[in-house]
Amino acid sequence: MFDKSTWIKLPRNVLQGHGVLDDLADAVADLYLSGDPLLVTSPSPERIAGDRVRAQFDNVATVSLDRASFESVERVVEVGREHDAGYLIALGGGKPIDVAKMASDELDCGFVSVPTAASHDGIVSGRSSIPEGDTRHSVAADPPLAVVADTELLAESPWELTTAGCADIISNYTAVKDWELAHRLKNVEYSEYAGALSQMTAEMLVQSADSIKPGLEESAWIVTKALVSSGVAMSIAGSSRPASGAEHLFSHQLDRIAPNRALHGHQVGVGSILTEYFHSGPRGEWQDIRDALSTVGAPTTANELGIDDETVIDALTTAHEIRDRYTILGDGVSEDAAIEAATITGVI
Ligand SMILES: NC(=O)C1=CN([C@@H]2O[C@H](COP(=O)(O)OP(=O)(O)OC[C@H]3O[C@@H](n4cnc5c(N)ncnc54)[C@H](OP(=O)(O)O)[C@@H]3O)[C@@H](O)[C@H]2O)C=CC1
Ligand SMILES: O=C(CO)COP(=O)(O)O
Ligand SMILES: [Zn+2]
Repeated sequence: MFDKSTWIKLPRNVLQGHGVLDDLADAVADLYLSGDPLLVTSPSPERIAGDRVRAQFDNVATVSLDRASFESVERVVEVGREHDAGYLIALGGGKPIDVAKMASDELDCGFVSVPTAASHDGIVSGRSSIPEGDTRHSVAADPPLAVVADTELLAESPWELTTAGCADIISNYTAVKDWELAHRLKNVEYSEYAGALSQMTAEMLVQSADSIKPGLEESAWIVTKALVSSGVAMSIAGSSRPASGAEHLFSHQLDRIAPNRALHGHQVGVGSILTEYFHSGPRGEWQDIRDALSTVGAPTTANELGIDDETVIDALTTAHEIRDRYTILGDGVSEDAAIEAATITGVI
């Protein structure tokens, strides 16, 4: 008997381009949602675009969050119930988008993602990452019903947020290699389609790397397109596997032992140089990854991340403990091997 089945959840409307923020209400109307929206945002996005969002709806409540936490999720759920919200609009970077993603799951309603930073592919995906104490929970949720990415707004955001988004995409190279490895060695389910899409997304971004420059709206266009495509790959896979391998484990471990030092995308980029070295050796493709990161202006060394060498080695030797996800790190790399990899690649 044929017993395969799949359920792929994708955003229904994706608007990307100059000034599309003003089409938000039209994009929402096209979803046939009922009820009023609750706007979930954080201080800077609220200041930059809160009024432009509210001007498009008759009755909209607002919650502004200082940080991503389970308390913030509960606060949004509470306000959502109080206002009988029909859906959530998440305006901002990963912080309000992740919180809205989780809260909409609890409220059993949809959410629309309006990114003001092209900082990582979580702005489009169905995964939420919420810090708690010295750890971080990566939770499966539904992806946004729609994404409205205004490139004019994104181009005006701090440049390092955009280079972080680029690096998150470049890291797809090693994430896919880890996924293929886990498939070969551990029989982990693998989707050729999601793997190819994720890899192609990284390749296309690298091919356009010379056009990714501060002050160019074209840059925001290229990066957002890649983030959407990477989010779709994760939706097809039904997991973050196409975009999260050992380089993400390394970054999650850095978040635990050296929190808030560097942006997620920048950490996974440096992680990708190191894990590519483990995949293909001293003459392997780690130099291509380093050069691509360097071309878009993302960090390639511990020093550029603002993290000391010992912490990088500590994170690299313990990253495999983060979660039950088989990668090139196997059951852990030795300190000597980690120091050699980080030294040869120039990370330390
Ligand atoms: N779901 C997933 O797969 C992933 C989720 N994450 C999560 O995402 C968060 C990190 O993402 P990130 O986007 O950096 O988070 P933030 O939402 O914290 O945004 C980063 C910073 O940029 C500011 N900002 C956002 N947009 C603009 C703008 N247009 N102009 C000026 N400043 C702006 C924010 O200001 P302010 O503080 O005032 O809001 C904040 O200080 C973490 O909570 C992390 O856990 C990370 C990776 C993957
Ligand atoms: O950051 C991600 C993909 O780029 C999400 O990955 P995680 O599942 O490791 O949180
Ligand atoms: Zn990521």
